[in-house]
Amino acid sequence: MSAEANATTTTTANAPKIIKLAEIEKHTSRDDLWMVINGKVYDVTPFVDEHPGGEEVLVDCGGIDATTPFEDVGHSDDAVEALVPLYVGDADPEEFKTKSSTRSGALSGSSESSSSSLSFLIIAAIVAAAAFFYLQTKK
Ligand code: HEM
Repeated sequence: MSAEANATTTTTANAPKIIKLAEIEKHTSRDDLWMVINGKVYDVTPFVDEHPGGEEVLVDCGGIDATTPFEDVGHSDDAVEALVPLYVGDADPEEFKTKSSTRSGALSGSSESSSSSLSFLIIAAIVAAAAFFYLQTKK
């Protein structure tokens, strides 16, 4: 038994394993299926046959961030608990920025103001077009 091997094992056991998007994207078949929910990576393969919502919806979410479809269904606490044994590691936070992160909150502030000025421009264009057509038909 080498001390080096021991040290490696201890480090891996304590820190959550960070999994890159490139790795997650490799597992998209019903026999090897991973997905990301709330920033965590799950190996859903053993659950495919058990899923009350059927296997197709799960396979459709293979290799991607399935947080939104998972939450949109309104899954019960039982469903959330079923995730626990399927956990394999954390999605790389640089690649998967979850909705709950404070960083995306800060970003949404700036995107909100740019989208409201875009709405203003669209409305102004519609009003201008309406005025133009009104004046044309009056002639
Ligand atoms: C590994 C992740 C998932 C687990 C552990 C899981 C678990 C469950 C469980 C336990 C139920 C029964 C109802 C409940 O307790 O809420 C359920 C129902 C359902 N799930 Fe999932 N689910 C997962 C992912 C998904 C995804 C990604 C979708 C995509 C849309 C989905 C769609 C559905 C649907 C549509 C139902 C309702 C089935 C019905 O009532 O007819 N599930 N799921």
